[in-house]
Amino acid sequence: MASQPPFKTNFCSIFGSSFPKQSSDSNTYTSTIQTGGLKLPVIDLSHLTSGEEIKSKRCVKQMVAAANEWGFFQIVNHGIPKDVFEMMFLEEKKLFDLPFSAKVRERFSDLSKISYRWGNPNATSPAQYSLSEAFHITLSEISKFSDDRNNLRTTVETYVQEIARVAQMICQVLGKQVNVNSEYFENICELKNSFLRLNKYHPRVFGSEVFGLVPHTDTSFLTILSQDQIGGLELKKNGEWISVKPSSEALTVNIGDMFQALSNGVYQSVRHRVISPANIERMSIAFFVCPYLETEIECFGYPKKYRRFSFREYKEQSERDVKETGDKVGLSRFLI
Ligand SMILES: O=C(O)CCC(=O)C(=O)O
Ligand SMILES: [Fe+2]
Repeated sequence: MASQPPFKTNFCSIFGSSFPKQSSDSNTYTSTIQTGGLKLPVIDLSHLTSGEEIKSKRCVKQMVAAANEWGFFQIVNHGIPKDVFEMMFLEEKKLFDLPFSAKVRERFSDLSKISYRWGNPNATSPAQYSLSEAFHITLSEISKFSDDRNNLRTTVETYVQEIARVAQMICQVLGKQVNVNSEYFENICELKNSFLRLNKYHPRVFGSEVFGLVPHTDTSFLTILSQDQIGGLELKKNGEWISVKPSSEALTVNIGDMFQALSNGVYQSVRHRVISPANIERMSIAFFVCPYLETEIECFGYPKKYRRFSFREYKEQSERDVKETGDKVGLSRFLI
């Protein structure tokens, strides 16, 4: 039984049968540039815990500069064992390999609280359609996976424990530099508020107008991405799309909307997108650090750029905007 969603049929039913022509030119995304001259900062996390003050201070400085200038950076020597990623990618593959009908079944009974998404039912133009599928796993619900998902549960638990430790450390380091006290993230970004998004990208079947994942910013405080070696992630810097080279040693970290608001715009939540791979599948795992729904987000810094809002208000507004326009408006709605 086929595991792949019926992208073509779905796309045609939304936009009619005239989907953009498949182009053989692999360089159709003309705005994309390689990182050649501009290099995404790579931060050696072991310097933070080395006990050597000079190294540690330099590391903090690099991270703050990256969050400010790029909104993105890569981390190496994060201390997470390789097999934690291998196991997680294996479980991810097993999930995506399920028959499509099982993935969309109304009550995905043996995978309660995992939501499955594909394409983009709200797309109003081909450029808003995503040629990918994703599982959202709410971490407060992992204990409820049924017993026949034991492997998935223990793998996710191990993975998030490791990744959350690194995420907390980065949040605290970046928070401290904008006067957010170290308990802030421990108190409001408990593991149960965070979630995982498992992404699978399919080889290009439409023209270059259709993305693997449409340009967006993340709603989280911080996102940590683990990806295979295929590549395709791009971020926007100075009006240009820049590709992020995958590395087996590095995790990619990006600032989300909540951290941009909290830092009063010092850290940037930068738009990013995924280009569909040419003739191969790609998988990634994103871990999103999120607060409680009722947490009020207030800027640290003066004059305040954004009005106070709750995470729930932000999410609901974003969901309404996506439904109405196919795209999230985001933080600009909350500017003072
Ligand atoms: O798969 C990627 O490279 C990026 C995923 C992403 O941006 C997301 O899940 O929000
Ligand atoms: Fe993202």
